Amino acid sequence: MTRPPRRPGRTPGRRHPATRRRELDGARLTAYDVLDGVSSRAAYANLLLPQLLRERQLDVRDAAFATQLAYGTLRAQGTLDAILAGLVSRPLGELDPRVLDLLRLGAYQLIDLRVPSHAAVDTTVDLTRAIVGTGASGLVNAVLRKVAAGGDRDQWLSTLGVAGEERLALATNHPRWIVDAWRDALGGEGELEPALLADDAAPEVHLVARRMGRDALVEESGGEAGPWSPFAVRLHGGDPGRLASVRSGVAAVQDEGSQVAGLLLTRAPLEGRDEAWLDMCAGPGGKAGLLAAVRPEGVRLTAADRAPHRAELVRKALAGEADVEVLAADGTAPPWESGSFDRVLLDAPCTGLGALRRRPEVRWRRTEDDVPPLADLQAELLASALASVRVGGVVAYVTCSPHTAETADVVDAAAARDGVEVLPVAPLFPEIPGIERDDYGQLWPHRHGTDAMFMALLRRTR
Ligand SMILES: C[S@@+](CC[C@H](N)C(=O)[O-])C[C@H]1O[C@@H](n2cnc3c(N)ncnc32)[C@H](O)[C@@H]1O
Repeated sequence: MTRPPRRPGRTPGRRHPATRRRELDGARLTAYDVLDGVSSRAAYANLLLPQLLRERQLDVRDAAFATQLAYGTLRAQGTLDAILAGLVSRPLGELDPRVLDLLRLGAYQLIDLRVPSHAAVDTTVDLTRAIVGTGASGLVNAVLRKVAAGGDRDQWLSTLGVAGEERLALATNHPRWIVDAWRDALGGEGELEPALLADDAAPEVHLVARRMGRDALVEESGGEAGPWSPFAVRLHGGDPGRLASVRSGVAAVQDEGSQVAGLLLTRAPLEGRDEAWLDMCAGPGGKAGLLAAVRPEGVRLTAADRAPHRAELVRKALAGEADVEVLAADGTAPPWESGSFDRVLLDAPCTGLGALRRRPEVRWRRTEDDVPPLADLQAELLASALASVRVGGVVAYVTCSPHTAETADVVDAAAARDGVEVLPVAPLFPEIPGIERDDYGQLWPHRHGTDAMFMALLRRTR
């Protein structure tokens, strides 16, 4: 019978495990705990890390180092595993998952941060001894010494003998299938490397001034006005949670690309009635919050989400707004009458391949097999969005993925049906260069400093 791996805190030893954990390097232990949460409980690093930083009250320097270690190790997992696989006699999947996470954490420091090998190896061996036990620390010590001897990432990529797109994938921390998807969406090799590099860089925090002037938010935050959305402020550092306007909800954290995608709905030309808007997949309420703030007087906003807990988050995001209705409703079987709305935003559930900068582990969790069922759901939701809008009304279709199967293919198929007309996106955003993707819109991290948001605009003509 195989024994389940021992969990932290159950390791026998002379000192109590909690004492041993207290003696460890706080930043590295916190980074390890994030890796462990991601691999053993499918936690999201962008939620778990801030929680641990708050609980442990690391000072600013240690918090920054823990963040760099956790996010960097998660992003680099594909490359780290390619290196480690050649240095461990068993398949990596057969290692105690805690040991694998510790090896990744140590190897990342060696190949990417160039932490002196004695510091990277010794601290990881200490962590291993405290978390897993003395037996495993010998293996970690031996493997990490070999990683250190192999040099930095470039030297390792040469040693691995990878070339072409395989090398690009490992150099930019993307799985191969995502490299292929980005190449396809970009229409070729030209911008592929800068796009993938920008997609791997830590993003700036963007704020949206929802119910306050942008200038006041610039002043309060010390940030800079965003170039594309009239409501955006870009922060170059600092914790947005400290800002009074974010705490009170008159401003919020929102990628500038998401703001542009929400604003697309408001820019579409419309003849006749314009008083009922629908955000069909609204949770957690980022775009609904912006739409509620910018809609003309007299417009009623309905915001729906299939998941009741997400609808609850929308309710919170819209607290204090008049003339809004929040529904827990499935957009594919909606409770509203067909033709009820003048404008519909469909911010469809998607793979999230355009927002990998914020969710470092997602690139390794997602697989190609996730795409077809999502594309089917997107097509079904888009048909329902078109039925929900009145004749002459508009639907904005948005995804935070540039994958062609989730974007242009879905909209092309809907537009091929009678009674649907495509409205070109780029003329509605003359201030944003390089946004056109045929008649659709596409933002890119390397061109626009935003997530890779896709957007299309359709009018129902019959
Ligand atoms: C990309 S997110 C929306 C983000 C949101 N617009 C914002 O800006 O905060 C997609 C949302 O679609 C919801 N969803 C998935 N399937 C749905 C369905 N059949 N009907 C309605 N909502 C659905 C998910 O629960 C998720 O909250």
